[in-house]
Amino acid sequence: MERIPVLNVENLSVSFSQYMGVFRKKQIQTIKDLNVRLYQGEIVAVVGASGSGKSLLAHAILGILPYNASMGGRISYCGELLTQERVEKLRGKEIALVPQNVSYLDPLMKVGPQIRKNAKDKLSKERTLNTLKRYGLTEETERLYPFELSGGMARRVLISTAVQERPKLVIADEPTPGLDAASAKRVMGHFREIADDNAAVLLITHDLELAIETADRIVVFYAGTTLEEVRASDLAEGSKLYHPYTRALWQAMPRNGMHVEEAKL
Ligand SMILES: Nc1ncnc2c1ncn2[C@@H]1O[C@H](COP(=O)(O)OP(=O)(O)OP(=O)(O)O)[C@@H](O)[C@H]1O
Ligand code: NI
Repeated sequence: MERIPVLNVENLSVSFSQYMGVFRKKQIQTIKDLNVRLYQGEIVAVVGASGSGKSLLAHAILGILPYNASMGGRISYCGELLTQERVEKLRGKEIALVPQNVSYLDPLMKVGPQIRKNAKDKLSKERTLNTLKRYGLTEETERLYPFELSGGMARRVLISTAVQERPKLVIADEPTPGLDAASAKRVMGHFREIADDNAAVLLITHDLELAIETADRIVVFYAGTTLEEVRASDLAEGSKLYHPYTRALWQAMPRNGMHVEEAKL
């Protein structure tokens, strides 16, 4: 029996219409022929340069593309087409985003209510405290406003908010900027736990080293399209890399001597 992927993105394309002058409208294609598949219990990293369309992929899955974007291809969730209507029902529950930017937190809302999406029942409150504890945050964190949090705490609050409802699919868009190596590692450990809890995690990052350490599979993304998919263990050795861009990314990693010149393809 074939396993059904939690998420299956097939031939995704995203383009924007932009006005050139007053009357001429131009279509700019930013993502083309993108394929990603995720199964329960695994972490798949999408690695690519800035501007390659990683966040757009996340937003396409979550049904939050900007109004001037149009999308082609097919996204399915647990074997069924993920329509706009369906994703709106699942978003924030079965499908959760850990956003790229800490500014996604509501600055005027205390952490506790934010994590439980303003639910006031006892169970939700209890769950919030458990989640905080799980991520090494004290009970007092509940009563803090976002501006009172350090960078690392804010990141953990974003993750807490995402996992409160025990999602089956977590999309993490660059969850580690601003964190030191030890904190970044801890955050990655949290994603592994989430995956072990039978969720699928899509980890978006430009940090190949972090991806190798954390993910099961790595999808290399360049100029809006999938270049190659590799097992993290193969990438760690650097042996089975076919595409020159992937090889360049790999060579640019600190442990491989940072041959930056070659990475600037
Ligand atoms: N609303 C928009 N209108 C036109 N172009 C857009 C819009 N939003 C994004 N783009 C373009 O889409 C491309 C991909 O953007 P995206 O944010 O997905 O990149 P990214 O890979 O997440 O980069 P980063 O690593 O910097 O976060 C960019 O070149 C950007 O200019
Ligand atoms: Ni991005």
